[in-house]
Amino acid sequence: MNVLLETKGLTRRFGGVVAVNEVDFMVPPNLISGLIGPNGAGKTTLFNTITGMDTATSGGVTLEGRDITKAPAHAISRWGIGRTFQNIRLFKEMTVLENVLIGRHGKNSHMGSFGSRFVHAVASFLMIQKDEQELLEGAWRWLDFLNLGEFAHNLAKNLPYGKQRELEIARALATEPKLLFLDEPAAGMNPAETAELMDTIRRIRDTGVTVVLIEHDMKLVMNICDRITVLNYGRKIAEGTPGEIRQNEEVIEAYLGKDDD
Ligand SMILES: Nc1ncnc2c1ncn2[C@@H]1O[C@H](COP(=O)(O)OP(=O)(O)OP(=O)(O)O)[C@@H](O)[C@H]1O
Repeated sequence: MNVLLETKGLTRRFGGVVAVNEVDFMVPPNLISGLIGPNGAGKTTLFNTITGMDTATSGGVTLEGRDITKAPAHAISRWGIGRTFQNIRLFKEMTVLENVLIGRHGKNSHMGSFGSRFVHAVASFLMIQKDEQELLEGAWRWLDFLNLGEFAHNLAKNLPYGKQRELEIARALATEPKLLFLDEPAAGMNPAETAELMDTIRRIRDTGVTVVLIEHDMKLVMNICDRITVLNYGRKIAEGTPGEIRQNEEVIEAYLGKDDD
């Protein structure tokens, strides 16, 4: 099977707690992968160690064969991993468009080098003119993709909750990732918002972006994931298609329970 991202024996300890324990996790390209498990199973910690927001105690991570285990978050973002967070992290007093532009800005690293010398400054200025156009076009492309265009000039704080979550996704997509990690994207959404989100995530996958999501909404997970990995107490206990996971006794025992429909 093709591999986009892979962890080998990934481990993260916090004192006596082994939050992620020797996890081998493999993400195939162009699919939607789900990461599920009980509260405290280590899902977010696994995301954090992969994306460089936390450091693994041992083990390794590769992205397209490149070792990114010790790389800082900004480098990993540049190499093509975008993410959203469990708790909404928007600039609430800024507009929807500005929030997406911030995501996009990180992509154009020379934007920060507006220089000390005159010639360099002029060159940078011309570059910025060009970049501004590109920045705006990219931001609008993702706003339209997520049906947020009509809210572009509204303050982020005035968006309905479900739209705020989608704005976070737009901001992550504006970095043009090849791999997108979503941490509980449906948390707090009503059923209509969740249904729209499912459609959005499928459309993201269809653009060629690989998606990995953490989610407790089993209806969403079972509906849209091509593969599922299950963590329990930091360990991977199962991996497979939704059909396989649904019938896995250990997963039913640890997480799904007997009432799962
Ligand atoms: N910074 C930290 N310091 C100490 N312990 C931590 C830290 N971050 C996570 N943990 C512990 O690691 C374990 C895994 O937590 P983590 O948040 O990764 O689980 P999770 O599967 O994402 O849970 P949830 O579904 O509730 O979000 C928990 O026992 C948690 O208390």
